Amino acid sequence: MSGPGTEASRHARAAEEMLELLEELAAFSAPGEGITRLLYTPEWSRAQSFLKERMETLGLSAYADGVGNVFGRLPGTEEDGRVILTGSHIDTVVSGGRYDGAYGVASGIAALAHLRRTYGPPRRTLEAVSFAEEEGSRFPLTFWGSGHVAGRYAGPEAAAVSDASGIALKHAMEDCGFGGYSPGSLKRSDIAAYIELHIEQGITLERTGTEIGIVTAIAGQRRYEVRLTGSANHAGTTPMGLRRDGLAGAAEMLAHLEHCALEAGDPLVATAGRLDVKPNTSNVIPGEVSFSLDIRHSDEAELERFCAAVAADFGQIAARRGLGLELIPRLRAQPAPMDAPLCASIEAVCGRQGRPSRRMVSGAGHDAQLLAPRCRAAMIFVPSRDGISHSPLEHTPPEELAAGLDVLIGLLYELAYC
Ligand SMILES: NC(=O)NC(NC(N)=O)C(=O)[O-]
Ligand SMILES: [Zn+2]
Ligand SMILES: [Zn+2]
Repeated sequence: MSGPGTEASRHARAAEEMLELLEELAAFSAPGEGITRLLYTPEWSRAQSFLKERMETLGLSAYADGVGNVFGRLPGTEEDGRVILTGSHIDTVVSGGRYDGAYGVASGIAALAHLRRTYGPPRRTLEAVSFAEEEGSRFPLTFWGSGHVAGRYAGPEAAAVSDASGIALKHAMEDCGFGGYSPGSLKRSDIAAYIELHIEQGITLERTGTEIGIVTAIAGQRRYEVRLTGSANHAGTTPMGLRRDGLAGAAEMLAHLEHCALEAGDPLVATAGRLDVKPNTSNVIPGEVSFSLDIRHSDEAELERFCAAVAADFGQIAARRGLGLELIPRLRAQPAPMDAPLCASIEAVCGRQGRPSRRMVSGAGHDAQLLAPRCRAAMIFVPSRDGISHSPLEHTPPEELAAGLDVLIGLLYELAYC
């Protein structure tokens, strides 16, 4: 028998390439703890250029699209215009780790290089991708890369949002040499399948001693910015009964949110991760407060019901306190089931390679979620040590990273060569 499923040891060179790419990518970071590679920053730009060059060196034909997604193409011999795409995102959260996103990008490139070297051109076209942005860490939009490919964004959104220092997304993008595209033109209808390899970012695989997670669905997400307007006034001269205190209002809302989320129970999760207080000084009643909301559930109807109830309750709290309230939607990502036949194929590859696997739901959002309504999509997870991610402590041992790459190679071989 031949083929990658039975010859995992053949992938040693690919694993080395993947680990080397991860090491090299880690150098593209803003100063500070861990890895910080935010969209359209110099370190982001250099990382994408580096990947593009490396793709070329490894025999892929590389190109970038209008928002800076970078692709490496391995054309198929039976060119039918359809593409099997694999990869993940290049951006990180602030002070993130080395693996979230970067692992899927490095593995996609190493897998295609390996397949080309070992088997020559595939029957069906393969592409590796490094998506521009997924995390929503610099601008209040998420999935900026895959969102364009999936037709979720068309372009004009870039003029409407700015980063914390007031730089418009549109200008940041243009400064990096991107953005000159007509609205909607980056949407791709040629993608037949999208496979994303990623760290689990949870503790399930480690706890159960499982090498490979097969994602059956990705939870839905809603993100909002909540803005409260009260009145700033003197902390010593304003009686308690006459105050319109934005921060006291926010505190009541957040305590209520936590109570409701606990009552709703798993898998509902609700988080307010960012709080801005103005003027943020000890002897002034806070007149303007804003905070972020991130609410998730794997069932769309439950998610919708919870968000509507929270919005109504926030309205009542604001009205009682005489506060102005704005609830600005920032993200609406539906729960995304992964392709069942692809899940079965991944399971079969794991079986052939003798790797324990289990099916699981992802609470974290992924580019695959955006692609899933457009094409067959699947995700392969490897363990995250102590379940930690979005942290400099993010870690997966090399042999576990290599195991995920083996499975990816096995699946791509089946999809593109058989
Ligand atoms: N895999 C992730 O860390 N994704 C994160 N980012 C998005 N956009 O979902 C998240 O918050 O879950
Ligand atoms: Zn992440
Ligand atoms: Zn990620």
